[in-house]
Order: sequence, then structure tokens, then C-alpha cells
Amino acid sequence: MSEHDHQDQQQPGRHERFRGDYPIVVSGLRTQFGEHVVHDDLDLEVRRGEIIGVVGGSGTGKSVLMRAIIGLQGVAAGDVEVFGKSITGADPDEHIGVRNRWGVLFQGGALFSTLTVGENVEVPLKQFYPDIDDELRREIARYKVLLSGLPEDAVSKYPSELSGGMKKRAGLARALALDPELLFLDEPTAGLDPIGAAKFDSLTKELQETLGLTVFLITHDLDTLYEICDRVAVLADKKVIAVGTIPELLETDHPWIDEYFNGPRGRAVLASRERERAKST
Ligand SMILES: Nc1ncnc2c1ncn2[C@@H]1O[C@H](COP(=O)(O)OP(=O)(O)OP(=O)(O)O)[C@@H](O)[C@H]1O
Repeated sequence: MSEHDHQDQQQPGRHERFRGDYPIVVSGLRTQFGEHVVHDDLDLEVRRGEIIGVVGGSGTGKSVLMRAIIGLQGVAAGDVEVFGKSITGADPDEHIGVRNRWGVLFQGGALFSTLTVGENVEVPLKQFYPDIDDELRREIARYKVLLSGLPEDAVSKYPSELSGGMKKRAGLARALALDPELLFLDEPTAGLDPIGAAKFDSLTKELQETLGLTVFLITHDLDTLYEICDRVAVLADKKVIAVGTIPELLETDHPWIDEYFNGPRGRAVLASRERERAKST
């Protein structure tokens, strides 16, 4: 047995980081519920190390797309590759080595209400690394809670004792439990006040930079798009109709994109950014 094999046996699930350019490649995706087609022939490539914002009107299929990418949503046609491996139609057990390389913050946090924050973070650790001893697992969970910007005493609190912003951070701590390379965030700043939302954005950016994460971020928050997203993918007409930086998107002349970024809210965000810039110069 080589030294490498030996190490792999000692650390189940250990893997090389993905070195390819596109950790997520979606090609010709079709999803549907009965007769209702949500995506049809949808393509998307997510670049390694970027924060990609995913926007679109309500019901255009942003969450369903995320679920298709992480294998929770059946796919009627097309292919989804994550870290170069096809997820589509695969037996979940077959791809355990891929599934422990991403973390997900679902809308609303999806925390277990009967477990403390620390115990919530321990759930994926128990699932994927059952042999870690209790003390080490607790210590890893505590570290992830602190990494997510929560105070030490949050570890032993129950979700019902937390504010909305703290719940999001607790959900983030759980998403980070397995040291993921890919982070999925479904509307992370929804329901937060503007200051809390800006803090969460900064944390996301900091984690992307320090941990080298690729972030798939569904949002309706224009501030988030301007502040931290490297590119933005726009869902409409059952497809990704455009993907690029905001200035690139504005050149496409698509009516929805124009309305989204140049409508009253888009203009207000731009004006406020201009004011901030003027203040800081
Ligand atoms: N389990 C399901 N069964 C049937 N239809 C579903 C199911 N999940 C989602 N849909 C439908 O798929 C479409 C896309 O839903 P999805 O939640 O992805 O939209 P979204 O773009 O994330 O919307 P929002 O911005 O409002 O969160 C919607 O029409 C929704 O009703």
C-alpha cells in the first residue's frame, strides 16, 4: 500500500481540491413538475473562485436550479457536472465524495429546532465523518460558529433564541462544517436589516477570499450584487439569458435586465453607491 493510499484510508473522504476552471457546468438542463416546465435547455458555467449572483423574477427557478445542481431535484434532460463529475441521475451514495465538498445555506436557514447551534453544525460532521471523536467534533463545530461571526455563547443556544441574522450565520456555520470548496447561498440577506445584510455580504466576501471558495448566491438584493458578486447570471424564459459583470449585462439591452438594474430600486442603489464614493474621496 502506498503512503498516499494509507493516508486516504485514515481520512475517509479526503480529496484533492478541484483544479479545473469550472466547478459547476450545467448543460441543456430541463426540469419540470408535471406539465410545468421550469428550465428548458439551460446552460451555465460557474468559474472557480468566483461569487456568482443568480437573479431572476419570482418563480423563474433559481432555487430549483440550485437543487438540481446539488442533486436534490430530478432532472428531465441535460447534464449537471460538479467538480467534473456528473450529478444527474446518480445514486446519491455514489457521489458522497462530491457531496461533502459543498455547503448549502437554504432559505430560512433550515436549522433543526431541537438542537443547539453547535449540535446543528455537528450534524454534517457526524454524517460524513462518523469516526471523529466527540470532543474534536465539538471543537470543529465551535470553530465554524466563530468563523461565521457568532459569539462564543451562541454555540449552546437553540435557534429559537437567535435573531434572524444570527440564524443565517448559524446556517452558514453548518454550511462550512465540512470545509467546502463550493458554497450555495439561497437568499442569505432576505429579511435582514440593511446593516445586517451588509455585514453578511462582507462575511461572504471574506470567506470567499480567505478560504478560496466558489460561491453560488441566489439573491434579490441589488446591494449584494454590486458589492460582492464577480458575475451575475440572469434567469428568465426558462434559461440563463445572460451572465457577466453588471456593466456587461447592461449592454445586453434585455428588457428585464434593463428594468431590474435601471428601475427605481436599481437607480436608488446606484445613487447611494455614488454618495458613498463621494464621501470617501
Ligand atoms: N416541489 C415543487 N412542486 C411543484 N412545483 C414546484 C416545486 N418546487 C418549485 N416549484 C415551482 O417551480 C418554479 C420555480 O420555483 P423556484 O422556487 O425555483 O423559484 P425562485 O426563482 O427561486 O423563486 P423566488 O425568487 O420566489 O424564491 C415555481 O413555479 C414553483 O412553483
